[in-house]
Amino acid sequence: MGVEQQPVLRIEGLHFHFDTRPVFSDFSAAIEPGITWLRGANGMGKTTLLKLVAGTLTPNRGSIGLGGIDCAAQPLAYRLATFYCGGDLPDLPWLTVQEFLDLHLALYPDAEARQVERQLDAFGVTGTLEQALSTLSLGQHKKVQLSLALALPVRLLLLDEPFNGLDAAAVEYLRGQLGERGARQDACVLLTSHLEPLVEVKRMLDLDR
Ligand SMILES: Nc1ncnc2c1ncn2[C@@H]1O[C@H](COP(=O)(O)OP(=O)(O)OP(=O)(O)O)[C@@H](O)[C@H]1O
Repeated sequence: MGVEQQPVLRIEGLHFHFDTRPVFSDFSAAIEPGITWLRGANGMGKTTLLKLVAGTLTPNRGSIGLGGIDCAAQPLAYRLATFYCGGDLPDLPWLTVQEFLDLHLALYPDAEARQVERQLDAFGVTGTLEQALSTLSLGQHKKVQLSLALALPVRLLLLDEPFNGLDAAAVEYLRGQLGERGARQDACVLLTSHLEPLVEVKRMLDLDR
């Protein structure tokens, strides 16, 4: 299958369990460009689904593909097209913010450093570049991750509670950025939020149903 101009995230027959705890059993969904709100009660599997779609967890069965690129069969191409922005500290918390950003810029060869700088500036966290990641506040950490998320040339953004922990100015800025991205036909955004998201969404994927 060729690469789709308007990428659709296709999840088919997904099964996933942690040890003995089943989380997904024959779950399927098709997610089109624009913003999709992934909702569900605590523990229903929202973060797990984002990590499966990001390729950081592996399904026990089923397939995940984005715009004709299969996550399991073409892992490098798939990962270049996606970015997961969660709440966890990365595995290397002693890295400085600059080192963390450089690492990602190396992983995404089409990314432009000046786009990341522009986002860091807009979020007001340029001053943290020499700090270790482990020393950032919750909100600063979120802003650094969002700066990357918004700057990378990916077709699928996976955002876990993107507005949590942000100050009012950052919430406004993020609303504007996501609003623009949500209008694009070449990009999908899947975001979780317990409350109604502060940005217009095209559709909802409800894990409670
Ligand atoms: N590493 C893990 N090992 C075992 N079970 C896990 C692990 N991570 C999550 N779970 C379990 O998997 C289920 C789904 O968790 P997940 O974090 O995806 O839910 P969620 O919908 O994002 O919840 P919340 O709204 O509370 O953030 C829960 O029952 C949780 O206890």
